[in-house]
Amino acid sequence: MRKPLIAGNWKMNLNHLEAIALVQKLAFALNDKDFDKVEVAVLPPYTDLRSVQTLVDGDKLRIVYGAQDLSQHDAGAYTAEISGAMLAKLGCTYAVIGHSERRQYHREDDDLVNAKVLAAYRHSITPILCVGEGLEVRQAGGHVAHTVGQLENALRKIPAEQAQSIVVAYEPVWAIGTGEVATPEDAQEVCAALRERLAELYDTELAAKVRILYGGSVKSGNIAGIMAQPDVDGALVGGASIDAGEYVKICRFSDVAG
Ligand SMILES: O=C(CO)COP(=O)(O)O
Repeated sequence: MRKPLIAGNWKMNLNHLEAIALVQKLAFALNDKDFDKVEVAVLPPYTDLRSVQTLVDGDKLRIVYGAQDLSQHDAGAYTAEISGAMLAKLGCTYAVIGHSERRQYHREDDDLVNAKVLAAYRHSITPILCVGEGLEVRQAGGHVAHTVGQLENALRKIPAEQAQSIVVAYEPVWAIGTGEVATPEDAQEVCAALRERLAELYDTELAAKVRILYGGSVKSGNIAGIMAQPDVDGALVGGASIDAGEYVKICRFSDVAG
């Protein structure tokens, strides 16, 4: 059985003091019953990671955390880059790789995304690999081919022992930060196709293990429908993840405060 994962991509929001306050609020509201049902992750900016680590370790919280990116290099003269080794040392479980904002604003292509997936595995960090089509591709009906192609390219030279732990996030670019959420059926169509391609690239057993998330304008009001889809195993949440009350409801797959 795949344990659902709700991961909060804070993007470039919250300094380290605000990060501590938010994680404390989440820890206060969520209980063991919640954590038994769902894995809850936060993905703060790099500058917050040490503070989040200290809090999580000190209070033995069940919240896990990771970074929003990493370098494809392990060390050296790469000014301002952050290596997988550094993230591993800070206790990061995850690193987001290939987010559409990185692809769009920093010209990250499939080759770089693949190199970053390889780098993450070198340091035992689990990639949250983002894939998804833009509006024009969707309108032309090419969304499945485009997204599955991104997956295939990102997994080049990744053996099954590693690929089995990957998290894939389907994030249609037109649904990110727009309030334009994909319908649960849209999400299911692409997530099912991604799983099918994983079965072709590896085998059905591996494909059945991999968690595939949906991301794009996820809120407490639409999470239940998304989670009801058989091939959707959680959500990568942007804007709503920096609002503690809203994020807690999303972690419970419900817009009802519990
Ligand atoms: O990009 C996203 C998560 O990585 C989604 O962002 P929003 O939830 O703000 O649409």
